[in-house]
Amino acid sequence: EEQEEDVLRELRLFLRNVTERLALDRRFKAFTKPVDIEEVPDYLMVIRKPMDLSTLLTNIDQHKYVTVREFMSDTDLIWQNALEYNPDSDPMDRHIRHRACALKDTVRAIIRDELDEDFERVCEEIRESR
Ligand SMILES: O=C(C1CCC1)N1C[C@@H]2C[C@H]3C[C@@H](O)[C@@H](O)[C@]2(C1)O3
Repeated sequence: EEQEEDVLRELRLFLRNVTERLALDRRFKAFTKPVDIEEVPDYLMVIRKPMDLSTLLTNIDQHKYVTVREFMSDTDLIWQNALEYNPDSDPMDRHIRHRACALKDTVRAIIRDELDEDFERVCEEIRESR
């Protein structure tokens, strides 16, 4: 009903704010756009579910997320994919993995500090009711 749409509108505002803050962080520049398949032809053979910050924003606007948990499944893909595709000891890979871990920690810290658990519980109830 209308109150549910108000809750989901507030969820989208929160998720957009988090995503935009991540996209402004210079450490996360490599995560802002999809990996360029012309530049990395084997990427989709290794990584089955690509994800990036611009795609998160598109998903939010398409009402893909009804809970923060669903949003975090996609933010987890971003850093998990980076760790998986860039496992080597060379400096570039290590640089990417350090930033992937920073992205993981930053998202968790924002959610811990800024998401009210009662709000997420209401979102989960809406998801289960649909
Ligand atoms: O995994 C990634 C992104 C970094 C976090 C997501 N890429 C795979 C390629 C390997 C490495 C060096 C460049 O070839 C560049 O194309 C990529 C992009 O970085």
